[in-house]
Amino acid sequence: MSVSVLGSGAFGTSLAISLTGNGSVTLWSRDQDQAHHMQTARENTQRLPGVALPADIKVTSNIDQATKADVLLIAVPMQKLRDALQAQASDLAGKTLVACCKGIELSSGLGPISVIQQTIPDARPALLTGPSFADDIARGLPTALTLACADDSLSLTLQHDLTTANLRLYRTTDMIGAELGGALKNVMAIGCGAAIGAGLGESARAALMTRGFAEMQRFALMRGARPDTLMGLSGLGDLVLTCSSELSRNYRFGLSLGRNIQFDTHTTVEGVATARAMTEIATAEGLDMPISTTVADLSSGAYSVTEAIRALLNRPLKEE
Ligand SMILES: NC(=O)C1=CN([C@@H]2O[C@H](COP(=O)(O)OP(=O)(O)OC[C@H]3O[C@@H](n4cnc5c(N)ncnc54)[C@H](O)[C@@H]3O)[C@@H](O)[C@H]2O)C=CC1
Ligand SMILES: O=C(CO)COP(=O)(O)O
Repeated sequence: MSVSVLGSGAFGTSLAISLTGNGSVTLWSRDQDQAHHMQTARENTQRLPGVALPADIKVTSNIDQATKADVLLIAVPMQKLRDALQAQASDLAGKTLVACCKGIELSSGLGPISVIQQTIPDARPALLTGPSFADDIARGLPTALTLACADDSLSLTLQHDLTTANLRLYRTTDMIGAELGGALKNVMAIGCGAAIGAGLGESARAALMTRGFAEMQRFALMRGARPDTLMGLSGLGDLVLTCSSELSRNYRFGLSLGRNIQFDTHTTVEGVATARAMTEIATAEGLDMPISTTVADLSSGAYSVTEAIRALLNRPLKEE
């Protein structure tokens, strides 16, 4: 089996490192200078510093070379996915494309699988998602992920080809549920970070995680997800990880909101755009999503943390 990872950020690089024992692995960067630097330094100093790239990984900025592989993992931020696919559309036609991003596209309200289906209609799409920090994967720490794919036979092949000694893949055919769990947990992580950053305490975080999970389920079921998918790695599992660790960029962004300090604008924080997308869809569908709406307002600067908490606590009392 040969795999190429398109997108040499933290996650793409960590997956390439993890997959090296499974066959031929190519890591593609759109940036020729970055590819050259990684090839010679054997490290992604920009996005995954401190972890060596195994000698077997081929690093390239040549897309023709990268797209020769049997399986292509697409590891770019959600809001860049459509551009990335369109730019290479002819090379990607008919390929097995495994999206590795978490989010809802702001311009369309779609998740990664639907964006692949729209841009490369004859591709064979799948999604890799679940609780996993790039750093943990790259260091070979044990990690379990969900592989979502509607085609059973392709799913079995991918599960086999992408499982490694420390990366254990579970299959599901529920692509909607898997992509929404991964997208929506980032929104809740921003909210939890903001609560902790503002000194509101662990009880407030537990309340936000639980009520946030209720919103995730409501939203995902409305879009056709299966309830059990949300209870699995791609939903609850990733919610727990991301809302409770400072390794999460979404959580750290929330912390900075709570502490009222600047956050590096070059850092990928998927939950910001997804909170807006989610809020727009929920409003159109008449769905009650108070935490997501509040996170969207907090992230855009429309609300302070104090105003956000007051608004959430003053909502009408109801059954759980
Ligand atoms: N970092 C992590 O621990 C994890 C990240 N993810 C997901 O993986 C996705 C990517 O995240 P990271 O790799 O962490 O982000 P990152 O910010 O480290 O890297 C993003 C990469 O995408 C590339 N890129 C951006 N636009 C592009 C385009 N149009 N064409 C080609 N390449 C493009 C950038 O050059 C950069 O190398 C996100 O959706 C994230 O939620 C999922 C699990 C874990
Ligand atoms: O998705 C992740 C963990 O599963 C990574 O989270 P962040 O994007 O918040 O860093």
